[in-house]
Amino acid sequence: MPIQSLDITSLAMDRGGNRVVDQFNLSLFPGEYCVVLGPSGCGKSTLLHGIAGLIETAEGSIVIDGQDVTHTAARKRDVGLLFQHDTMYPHLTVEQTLQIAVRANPKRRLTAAEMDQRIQSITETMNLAPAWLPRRPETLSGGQRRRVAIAKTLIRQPSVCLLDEPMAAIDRLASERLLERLADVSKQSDSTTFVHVTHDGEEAMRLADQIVVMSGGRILQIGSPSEIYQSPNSAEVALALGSPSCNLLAIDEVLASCPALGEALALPEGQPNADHAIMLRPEAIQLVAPDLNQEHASTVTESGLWQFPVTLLERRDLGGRFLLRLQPTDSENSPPLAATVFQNSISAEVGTRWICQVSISDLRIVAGSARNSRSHSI
Ligand SMILES: Nc1ncnc2c1ncn2[C@@H]1O[C@H](COP(=O)(O)OP(=O)(O)OP(=O)(O)O)[C@@H](O)[C@H]1O
Repeated sequence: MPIQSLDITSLAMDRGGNRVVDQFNLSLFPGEYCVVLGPSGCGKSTLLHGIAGLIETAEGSIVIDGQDVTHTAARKRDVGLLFQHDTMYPHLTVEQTLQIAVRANPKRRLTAAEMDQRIQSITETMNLAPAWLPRRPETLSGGQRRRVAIAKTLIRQPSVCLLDEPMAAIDRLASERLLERLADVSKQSDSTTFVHVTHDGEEAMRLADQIVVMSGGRILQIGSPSEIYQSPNSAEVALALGSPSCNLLAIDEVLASCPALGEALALPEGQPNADHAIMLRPEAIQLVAPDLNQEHASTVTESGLWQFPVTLLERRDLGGRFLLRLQPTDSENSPPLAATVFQNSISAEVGTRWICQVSISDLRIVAGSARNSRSHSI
């Protein structure tokens, strides 16, 4: 079993006299790509600055490659940090910036030939044009500068590479390319461990081996992208991933229109239903047939499908698929549901009634009230 490259135990960190990271535990092996996902202000940057040694920890320990660095100076930690905002010297060229970054590695001094080879390699990996090397960072576009800043972080070949919102302020196409680059870099590197922070769930799904969902300084859940997406442990985690975001249904409202679902679902034992919700992803809903006689009621079929009638309130063309807003007709007080369906699979007109179906295996009970989550409007 290889030794963990990063092992954080019970970490707590304070800013401005307040605890902003608390009870944080994370263990990563060499080469793992971890994305910390959370809303603005939840403590993501503070966490990275703590790992890098730029802010003192209040409690807990940080171990890198088996060495406790909790109180080690930042320059002596084998860590690279990409700051949220560019921090490149304006008077240096891109090439000089990369050279200084390599020299900052305390592990080993490189010969001139090795240095050139390292710069050439990172230039290719991050797709930096050779013509940029003699230029100063301010003469590059925001997206180009961000790539140079990432190259500067990676070129040291640190044991732990910390990336703070690497896609910030980059247009969609440039960030698509950058995501691909980062995915390639992490696949090629089995010695560098990545911790990447973002509030973008799609970015997390695209890159991560492990996702840490964070809120208010604490970890809500850790797991692979599919674990977090398919089996979130709370409504808050469920809402962190997926676009459009998931539907959260009030259990008692659903059971009032379809009591048979109560037997099919593993309902929370010994706790009020109101403290939980049923999570339903928009792509799990299918429109199966028009409800021509308007007399179809909610049922559970023998093959494990929940079928229920809806009125189509709204339909939006997303290009290749439709986003629908559906009002359950036998639960009129429930908020509308969001569904995504392939464009060629429906011809439904707004205002018509349909029978929907969902596989019961796609329903998840999650902690948290459906009432506190926003209802869907498109
Ligand atoms: N220098 C500081 N002094 C006092 N409080 C601070 C300082 N820096 C950050 N904070 C507070 O610490 C908390 C966590 O901030 P942090 O920057 O780590 O969050 P974040 O998740 O990275 O946010 P964002 O996604 O907006 O960058 C916030 O409440 C913030 O206001």
